[in-house]
Amino acid sequence: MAGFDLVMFDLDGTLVETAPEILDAVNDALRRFGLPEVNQQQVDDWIGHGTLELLVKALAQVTGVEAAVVRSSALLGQILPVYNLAYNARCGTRSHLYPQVLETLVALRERGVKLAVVTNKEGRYTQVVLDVHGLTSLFDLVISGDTFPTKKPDPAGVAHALAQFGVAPGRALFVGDSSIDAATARAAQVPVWLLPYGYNMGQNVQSCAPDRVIADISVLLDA
Ligand SMILES: O=C(O)COP(=O)(O)O
Repeated sequence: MAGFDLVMFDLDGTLVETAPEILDAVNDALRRFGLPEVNQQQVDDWIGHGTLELLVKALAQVTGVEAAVVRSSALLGQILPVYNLAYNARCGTRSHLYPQVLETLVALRERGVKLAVVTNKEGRYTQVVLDVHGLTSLFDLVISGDTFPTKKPDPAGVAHALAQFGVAPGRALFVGDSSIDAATARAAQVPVWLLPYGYNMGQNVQSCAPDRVIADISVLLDA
């Protein structure tokens, strides 16, 4: 690829459609605690700040307690291990790679482009998603939401990837699906392309003013 030496990808909504099985895992956990279920639309709109934060939002919704209070509640501590088990059991059951993902990643690697994942998903969930979809060996670097003290839109993960591979921001690209990804890339002065099919909290990706909106990631092969 002439234009980029490093491409950083968001995970949920960019490489893998994960929302259906996240919904299943959340509802598995809620049911175990006798709580009402949430729906797919809610889960789609809560994706972006991490899988743990999504559980916090779900608990806030079904209990009527503010998210800030849920975050430090005993209930969260009790439900979290159940949710982790449920997520592990559900992972791969209703998630799938978006079209062209595998082929494009393989082709980029063959061209010598460095590939990274920069996701807000916590590492333990990131790993199962990458493993179950056969993606782990395709990435030179994986940065999860809990890798550093801050997560996207803080540019620390992107800055780390640039430094690790010695790539200038203008020779890198961030590919994502949300305003969080756009803000992260901008903060690191890296160009950003967005996909329209992911999770952007109900907003059109054009409103994030990306450098490009692309139909699928195979467009990278012509860049
Ligand atoms: O898990 C999330 O909420 C977000 O994950 P993403 O950063 O890969 O979109």
